[in-house]
Amino acid sequence: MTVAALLDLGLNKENLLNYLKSLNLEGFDINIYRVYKSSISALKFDVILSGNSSKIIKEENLENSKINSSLKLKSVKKVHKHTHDHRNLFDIRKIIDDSNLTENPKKIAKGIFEIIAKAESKAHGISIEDVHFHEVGAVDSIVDIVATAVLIDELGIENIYFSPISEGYGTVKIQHGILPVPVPAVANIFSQNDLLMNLTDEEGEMITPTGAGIAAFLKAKDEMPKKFKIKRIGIGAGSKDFSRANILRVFEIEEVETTSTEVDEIYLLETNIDDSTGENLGFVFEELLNNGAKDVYYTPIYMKKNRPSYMLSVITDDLHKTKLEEIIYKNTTSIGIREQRIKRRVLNREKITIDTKYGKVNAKKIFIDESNYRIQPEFEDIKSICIKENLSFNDVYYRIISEINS
Ligand SMILES: O=C([S-])c1cc(C(=O)S)c[n+]([C@@H]2O[C@H](COP(=O)(O)O)[C@@H](O)[C@H]2O)c1
Ligand code: NI
Repeated sequence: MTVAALLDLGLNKENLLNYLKSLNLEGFDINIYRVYKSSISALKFDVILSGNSSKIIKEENLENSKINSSLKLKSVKKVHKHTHDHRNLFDIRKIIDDSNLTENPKKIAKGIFEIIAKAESKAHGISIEDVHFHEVGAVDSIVDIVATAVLIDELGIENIYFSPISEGYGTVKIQHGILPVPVPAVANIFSQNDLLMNLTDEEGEMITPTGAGIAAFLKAKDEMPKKFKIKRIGIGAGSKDFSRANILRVFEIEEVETTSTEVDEIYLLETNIDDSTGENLGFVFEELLNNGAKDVYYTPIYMKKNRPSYMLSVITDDLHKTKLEEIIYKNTTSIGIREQRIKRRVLNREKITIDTKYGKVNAKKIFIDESNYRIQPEFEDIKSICIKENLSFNDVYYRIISEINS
């Protein structure tokens, strides 16, 4: 579904197929065609396990797609029963390393397999090295994962966001028996990688370990930008039919970093700490910022029993609140956190790039009102220039500001 959705964005199919051929895997055909899922036109990407030749790339037209898709699926199931390759992580890494893929897609593909291996290792109670992939080790999963890696690399995007991933309920029959949905490997991937699941009222497996592994590796952030332009849309079709459209949508978006004049709702978490060390407090500060806090700060306070102490304040959104509270409890001596839902109003801003004596510098254009704005160069860019040019912060900062104003 991921490969189909990415291809449907308009990415280069020929390029992808050439890379897949370079995997030197025998015995698969690829079929790319359009289908309808709940009346929505979507692209389908099938890896058909066949004899010993790896080629034949067909595209069906939209009119024939319904019939074709069901025929194809039957053939996938039938051949799958007889193809049960067992490979371990080492074998898979070698297949990827020996291919013509460039470094980044190799890294992505190996990273996805590692996530799946970790989850399987927990499910079966064995070490990662001992995990012998079954379904996921078969040719189709290698192709799905490598194709995803190639297309993501081609897309060259900055961040990937996932909305909570839908899952059904019930059981699924695999070679080893009947497993509950979500299957153990999927549940482990979600728990080990902080993925968000959306349990639906549909019966059946909606997300496989391969799909979950892809999402876990690619996910950079949980929180979607509030405002964005949708540049391209790709729709990938799944094999099953549910009452809701079994599709995966990919939006290529361009973030418009303007905050509305509407009031934004956030949380202020506070706790007074009189018995943690400076090391504890420094550590938790970084942890909170690295795990989604919008801001973290300390206020020196004077507490009961004449104790000089600190109040820890954390600004967060709803999505990260529970995780941040866990971090505070885990890393400090706090035994209680106050919570306030607060409103904030922020100035409109836009991300821009400015040409300066030192090259391109990222900046924010901050609108004070409809006709007035100021430009604020990004600190990290100024810092890099200072280090590179061996200059002081003030030298670089004021030079850039005077260039902006001239
Ligand atoms: O064969 C094994 S060991 C196996 C384990 C698990 C666990 O969750 S553990 C799940 N599955 C099922 O295999 C199919 C194919 O998954 P892909 O990720 O290869 O597409 C799927 O139904 C899994 O639930 C197999
Ligand atoms: Ni098996």
